[in-house]
Amino acid sequence: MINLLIDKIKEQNSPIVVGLDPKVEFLPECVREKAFKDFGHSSKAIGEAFYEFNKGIIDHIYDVVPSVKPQIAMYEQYGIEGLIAYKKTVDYAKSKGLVVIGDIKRGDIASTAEAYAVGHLGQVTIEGNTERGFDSDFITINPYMGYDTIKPFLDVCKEENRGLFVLVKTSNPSSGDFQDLKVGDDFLYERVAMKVDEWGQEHMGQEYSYVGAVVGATYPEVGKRLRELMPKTYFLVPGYGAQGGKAEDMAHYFNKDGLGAIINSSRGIIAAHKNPKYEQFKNEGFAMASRQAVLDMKKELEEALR
Ligand SMILES: O=C(O)c1cc(=O)[nH]c(=O)n1[C@@H]1O[C@H](COP(=O)(O)O)[C@@H](O)[C@H]1O
Repeated sequence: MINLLIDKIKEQNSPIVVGLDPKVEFLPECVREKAFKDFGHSSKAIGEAFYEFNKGIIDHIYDVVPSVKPQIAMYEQYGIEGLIAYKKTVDYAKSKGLVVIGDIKRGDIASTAEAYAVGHLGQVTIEGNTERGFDSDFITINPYMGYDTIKPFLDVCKEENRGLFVLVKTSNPSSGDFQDLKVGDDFLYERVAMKVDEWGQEHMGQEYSYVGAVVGATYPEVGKRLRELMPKTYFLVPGYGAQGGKAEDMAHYFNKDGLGAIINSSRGIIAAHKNPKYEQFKNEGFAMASRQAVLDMKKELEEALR
């Protein structure tokens, strides 16, 4: 999957992930009102609306980005109807050839981690019959509990040819509370980076490992340091746009080969139709607004990485 992701990034010249993090306030009136009319003011209506919204966006971006990242919490808050929308979104994105990064941020003792891994990257066997739960290509995981909790994910990734993005330095304002603590002469995020690099050597693709790292766009100097420490690790870089990450800082996250990072934007793309800049695409044109926002982001990155 890391090879496929890289091939698609090269083919489209687009190191961009669109975050599918729907919220009711991001829904255009046409989608929201239709769902309420058909299903009442219910979680079923929200699930249907989220799926219709995502489907419209996917249809308008699948040829200009390699990947999408649905954030499971946005769906989970609506219970089973939300999770149905999550699953349908993952399946639809894959049917359009997109690489799906399931943003689930899991981590637990090994026996439980194995179940998460099987549910999101692998398959269950029921009396000889196999089924996939959520068919993502990559997932995000939290390494706080150590190697024995990572190993079940690595095992399923090897069997299934899938990958991980492990939190190393996150984009949020308090990420330094723990991640920037000193451990001997190193920062904790540096120690985690060295481990992620080591785990990745267990599962290498052609140029990069299947074990990627989450490195926030909001700390570019840290991005630069981590790039040196983990040359074979792909970076998932969230925090662009809405959280303050800027195009001119993104060069730090890439290797000399022009690869090594994929930049995520969620609200900046999916809620573009609410942005006065894309006013001509409002309401029914919501998905065109997302496409235009992707094309603008692509141009900004091209200029900054030149
Ligand atoms: O793992 C992530 O994707 C993630 C890690 C991180 O450090 N910061 C971060 O914002 N994210 C996710 O990236 C997305 C950012 O959304 P926007 O700020 O709307 O672009 C959300 O889905 C977050 O959950």
